Amino acid sequence: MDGATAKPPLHTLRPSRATAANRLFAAVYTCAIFSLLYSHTLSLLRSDTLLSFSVSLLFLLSDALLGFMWSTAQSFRLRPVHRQAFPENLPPLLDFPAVDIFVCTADPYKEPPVNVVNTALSVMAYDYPTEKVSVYVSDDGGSVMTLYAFMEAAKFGKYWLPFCRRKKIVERCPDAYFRNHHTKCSETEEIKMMYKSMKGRVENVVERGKVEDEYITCEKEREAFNKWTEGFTRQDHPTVIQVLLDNGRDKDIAGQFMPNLIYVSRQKSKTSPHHFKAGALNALLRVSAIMTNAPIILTLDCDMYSNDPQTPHRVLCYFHDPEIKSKLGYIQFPQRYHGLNKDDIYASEYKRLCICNPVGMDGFAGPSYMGTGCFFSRRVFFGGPSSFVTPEIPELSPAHTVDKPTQAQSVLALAHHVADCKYENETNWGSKLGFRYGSLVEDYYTGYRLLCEGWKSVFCHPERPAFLGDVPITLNDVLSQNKRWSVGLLEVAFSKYSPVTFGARAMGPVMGLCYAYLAFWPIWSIPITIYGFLPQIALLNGVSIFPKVSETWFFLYAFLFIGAYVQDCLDFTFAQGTFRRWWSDQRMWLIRGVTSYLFGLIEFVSKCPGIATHGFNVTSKVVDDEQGKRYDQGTFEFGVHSPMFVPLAAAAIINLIALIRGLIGVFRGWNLEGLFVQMFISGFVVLNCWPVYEAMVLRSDKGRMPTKTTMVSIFVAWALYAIASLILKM
Ligand SMILES: O=c1ccn([C@@H]2O[C@H](COP(=O)(O)OP(=O)(O)O[C@H]3O[C@H](CO)[C@@H](O)[C@H](O)[C@H]3O)[C@@H](O)[C@H]2O)c(=O)[nH]1
Ligand SMILES: [Mn+2]
Repeated sequence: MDGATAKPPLHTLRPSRATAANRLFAAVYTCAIFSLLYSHTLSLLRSDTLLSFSVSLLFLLSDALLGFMWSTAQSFRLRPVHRQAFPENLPPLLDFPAVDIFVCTADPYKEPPVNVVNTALSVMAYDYPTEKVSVYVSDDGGSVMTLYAFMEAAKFGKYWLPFCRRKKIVERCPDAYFRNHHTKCSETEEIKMMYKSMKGRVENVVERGKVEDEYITCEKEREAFNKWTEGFTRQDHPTVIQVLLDNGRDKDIAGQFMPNLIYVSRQKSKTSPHHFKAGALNALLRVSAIMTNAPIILTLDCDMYSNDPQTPHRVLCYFHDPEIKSKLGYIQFPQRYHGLNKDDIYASEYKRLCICNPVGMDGFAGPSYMGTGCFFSRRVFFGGPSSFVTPEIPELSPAHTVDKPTQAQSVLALAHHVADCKYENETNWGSKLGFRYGSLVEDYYTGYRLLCEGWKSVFCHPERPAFLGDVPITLNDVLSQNKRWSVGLLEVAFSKYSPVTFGARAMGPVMGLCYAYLAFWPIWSIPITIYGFLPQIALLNGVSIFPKVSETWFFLYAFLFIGAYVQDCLDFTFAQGTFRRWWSDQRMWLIRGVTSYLFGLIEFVSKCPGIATHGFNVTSKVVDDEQGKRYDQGTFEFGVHSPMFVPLAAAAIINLIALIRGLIGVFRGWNLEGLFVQMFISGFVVLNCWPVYEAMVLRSDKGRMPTKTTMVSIFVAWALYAIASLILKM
């Protein structure tokens, strides 16, 4: 290539240096796994009692599942790549494509409207031609409070946007900006006051549960609020579409046009399924098609605000590249979070899911869609790159140009029509068009189906996080969220689109395995639960079930354990994690194993025939002051009784007692050699369960383990022990 005429690159791709080492280790480790399975099979065949047969069978099952999950995880290590984008190399006279931004919210009490507004403002203030930006808010909560909040945001935005532009502010989410910057500049003070007073009004309205007369400033607003008539409920109401800012009409205080800001609450009726977030996004896809039909779409959760106004430029580095553009379906940014405590006790960072795995998939077809922080080409929602699926009406087609103003009568009428709850009946929406239905993790499932259709995706992971979101701060919220994901993932794993069959055929075996890693995520619960109880109960009875320290098989166990843990730790720390955060991460993996994965699996299996559908329990983003304080200090928050805490607490109790019993036994002459592995496992679990013991006995704050949960757990632990002892004595 001629250096002088070569254009500077828009983006580069560098294979990770760890690739060769990863592959070598994978080969060795595979042999080790097969040897272990071989040894289990041998002891299964040689077992002479029912007891030893059952134990061998359980170990064979656990280790086979662990081996399977391990093999799926290797797919991410075969060809990890790191990308870099160079927005500064974009052509100076670029014709910027329009962008439609979707912000989803579903519950004004769990997702405070003032936070949703902050997210919207942060993207309205992108460094991007404002006439090309449209922000659509989907309100599945159908709440007048949210609409009110956005009316206020529209007014405040007229000050905020020019302020950000003039001061070249990078943090364009007002709340984050005022939280992190303290200046004495009078202009900043003034706008801060304005923000505070808006926030106060919105919070007042939420507290009172309705918009009082004093807050309504004009006839147009009153008209909008009048749509909330007597029978208007969250589950049953007509469509509300309100254009709050019109980029052809409304200007900010500096005289520049504002971006579009459009509030949409799709029609709901108790008799029509609404498909949760996927349904909301499809309604927005259609409404936006009628009103603006931008070729690029950004989807955001209501808590994921923009942390970098240059993000759309980064995205254009890929969408603008003629070499990849025809097949490029979406560009995913990692989910990053603000407000994590130092050691990230709940491992909410999900470093593996959000960063390591996408980097691994990017070397093949590309990362999965993570629900938020993702820029799509609108075209992906209408069939594969070379097989267009025509929507029912021509106005919805991605090629259609909108030639009427957003507020034209005919445009509004059609927009209302496509937001109708019966609109999707007998159409391809949710199956071949738009976001896909059928799983509670609509993001994972939709991305998966798109890649199966032949689209490619890109993982864009800049140094400065492009978006920042909230994390749940109580253990119960964390585990409930995780349980929802577990159910949703299993819905994909055991469907006709399972990644191990359909996925592997459509995208090749490696991508199939990548997707299988997540789809089968909850089955970690089986080996974790078995290893969390079986060796300990045997230990309590003085029965040895692992090889002696002097036997060769012992070294195999040692290698498998240390190998997996060291590799995991290295992966984590190489991805800019600290050792203590890694410790939290592996601890949460164990905790999830006996709680959310297990309950998700049970819930999925027990409802399998598919009559009752599983609900989408929205994660709370409200922070109680005391809980927030405890979270910041790194204390686990139990607080409420939850059935999920029971197996966790029971495991903690059994492991502690088993360890103590083992130690006493060894002093009294038990054979340490034969019991060492069991004692080691108990000791390891005890170390991990420290916060559980604290919560049960040492703490007195409101976040401690409720006495009821402790009692139930003691009973369960005792019952398990009693049953096992009976069996052993038979
Ligand atoms: O009926 C619904 C339910 C939820 N949401 C919105 O979906 C988003 C995600 O909900 P949240 O409760 O925050 O779920 P999380 O588990 O935190 O979200 C992760 O997992 C979801 C799938 O389970 C993905 O949709 C999200 O993008 C991903 O961040 C929020 O903006 C909600 O307002 C709706 O619009 N309608
Ligand atoms: Mn969330």
